[in-house]
Amino acid sequence: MMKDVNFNQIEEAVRMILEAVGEDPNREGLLDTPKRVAKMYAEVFSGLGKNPEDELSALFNEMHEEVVIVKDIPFFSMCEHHLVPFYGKAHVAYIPRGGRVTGLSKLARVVETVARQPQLQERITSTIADSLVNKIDPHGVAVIVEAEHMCMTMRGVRKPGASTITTSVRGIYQADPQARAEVFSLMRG
Ligand SMILES: Nc1nc2c(ncn2[C@@H]2O[C@H](COP(=O)(O)OP(=O)(O)OP(=O)(O)O)[C@@H](O)[C@H]2O)c(=O)[nH]1
Ligand SMILES: [Zn+2]
Repeated sequence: MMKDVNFNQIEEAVRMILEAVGEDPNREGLLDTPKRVAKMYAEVFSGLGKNPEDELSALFNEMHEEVVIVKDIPFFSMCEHHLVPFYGKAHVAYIPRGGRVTGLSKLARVVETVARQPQLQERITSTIADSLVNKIDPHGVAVIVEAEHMCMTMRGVRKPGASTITTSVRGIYQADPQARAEVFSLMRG
């Protein structure tokens, strides 16, 4: 179930912010801005109220019990501390169990749903891994997320180019260091 976004409330809030920073929300260039911002938030937070596990709908009965990796999945999210973007790439790997193979695009859809809400990079990473575990119970899951946080580039500590890497591993990749090293090298290669 998707949550309803209250467009009027966002518009009102944006007008208040513009006023508060000393702008005139009634000047011509800003007249439609609250509306545009409301639309923008509805889009970038469209993952709110959705269960990412529901994205893993397409299941194919295919006996492939070896790793499947979709890498370089681009994503955009909003850091929940500053509400500015962080963005980068997610790499998702899993070893299907019992013939439960999911559609490749569904892995990217999980990333999308998880990213489109106020987030932390760590939580994006672990939620992707847990969604796969809960829905298709694979032998193992490994997720790597690499991102640049605009709250560290355009403001604050101001370190453009600094990138943050987070990982989550489940199942065999948690238990077996060699399997983990192997999948990480495939994912990052
Ligand atoms: N762990 C984690 N931290 C994040 C993420 N996104 C932003 N942050 C950090 O959240 C922290 C918030 O720190 P605060 O001291 O409360 O806020 P602040 O005064 O704006 O901090 P500065 O960014 O250092 O100016 C900062 O260190 C950010 O870099 C994230 O995805 N994961
Ligand atoms: Zn931040």
